[in-house]
Amino acid sequence: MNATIVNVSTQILDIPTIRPHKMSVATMHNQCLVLVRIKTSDGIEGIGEATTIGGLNYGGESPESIKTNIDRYFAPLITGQSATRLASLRQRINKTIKDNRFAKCAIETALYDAHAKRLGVPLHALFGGAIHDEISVAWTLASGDTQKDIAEAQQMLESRRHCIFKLKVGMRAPKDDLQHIRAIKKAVGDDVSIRIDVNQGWSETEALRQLRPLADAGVDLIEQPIHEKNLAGLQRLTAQGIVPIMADESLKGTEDGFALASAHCANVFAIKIEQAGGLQNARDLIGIAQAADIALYGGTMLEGSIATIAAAHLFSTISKLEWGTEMFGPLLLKDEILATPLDYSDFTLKIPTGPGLGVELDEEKVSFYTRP
Ligand SMILES: O=C(O)C[C@H]1C=CC(=O)O1
Ligand SMILES: [Mn+2]
Repeated sequence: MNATIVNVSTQILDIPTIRPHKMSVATMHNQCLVLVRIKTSDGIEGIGEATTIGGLNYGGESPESIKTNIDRYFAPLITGQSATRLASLRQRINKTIKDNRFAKCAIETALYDAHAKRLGVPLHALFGGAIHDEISVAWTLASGDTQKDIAEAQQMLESRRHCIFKLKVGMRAPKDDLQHIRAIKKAVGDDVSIRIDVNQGWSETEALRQLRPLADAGVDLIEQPIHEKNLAGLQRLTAQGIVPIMADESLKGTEDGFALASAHCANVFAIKIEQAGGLQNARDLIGIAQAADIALYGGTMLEGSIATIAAAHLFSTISKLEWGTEMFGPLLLKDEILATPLDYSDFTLKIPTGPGLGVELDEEKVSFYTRP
């Protein structure tokens, strides 16, 4: 088994969303998927994917920078190298390329997909094998309109697709956000978990003032209420013990994870494979959380089917994801690029059983959405 990498190629797909997705950082009308294909000398093709949120609104990488940097820097660096030595490829990339976590994630996903296909096993086998055949999936209500969000939640509950909802807040005045949250909670009832994501939209003082009213409104979890760099502030909010605090944007890799865990700046970590810099880094971050008794949540960068299922494979190997996942990205898109869509049913996403990621691209759809 000594296959080498013979080709790395990228393409950007622009796919409209089913409705505007309104967050404090951006309103999305479409999502750009950067697809990465890695071909190896034994005739295998591995697929990876990177997304960002609203171009450069969320972080330092854009779909265009990811494509350019993969074409110009990653591809020549790994072409000709052994495709089976994943750890050594990772070391080679990290030695030469700083940052670029989203691009690294897409490349690593394609390499894992190819290697698992080569071994004839599902990707999760490379992380010790699935413990769970399905993972729970929350939905984000972010239409920007309370009544529309309520109708959407009710439809999700009736169709048994989602029974956990994350509300995007932080763009309206805090008192208006509270009204919005209360109305949704009242409509869906006590058995439905409501969490909020502020995407750093509040100052620490605003966040402090919101904790008690949010607890009274029935909010179960507050995600990234304040600036990602204000770790001491996150620590103070967590120490209040009023509503659990989840870190998202603050968690950009294992060093951040260690800093947050050692000072207990959060009760929960949102694990995102892209933000972590790839599947292996995300696994390392999970280990840090577990050692520090910090609970886990499977987060998304509003990814398409490829990155979503890659993350799901990893999450299926984790004994306890106390807060479930939000691997709903493909459902926010108007169209499907897989030959067979991912299986979302009974409030869960099923983990595929075929080799590699266990999914197949619909190449006609991929060509249709590829940016010229
Ligand atoms: O968590 C984020 O900040 C980004 C993303 C995840 C779900 C969603 O609606 O937005
Ligand atoms: Mn978030």
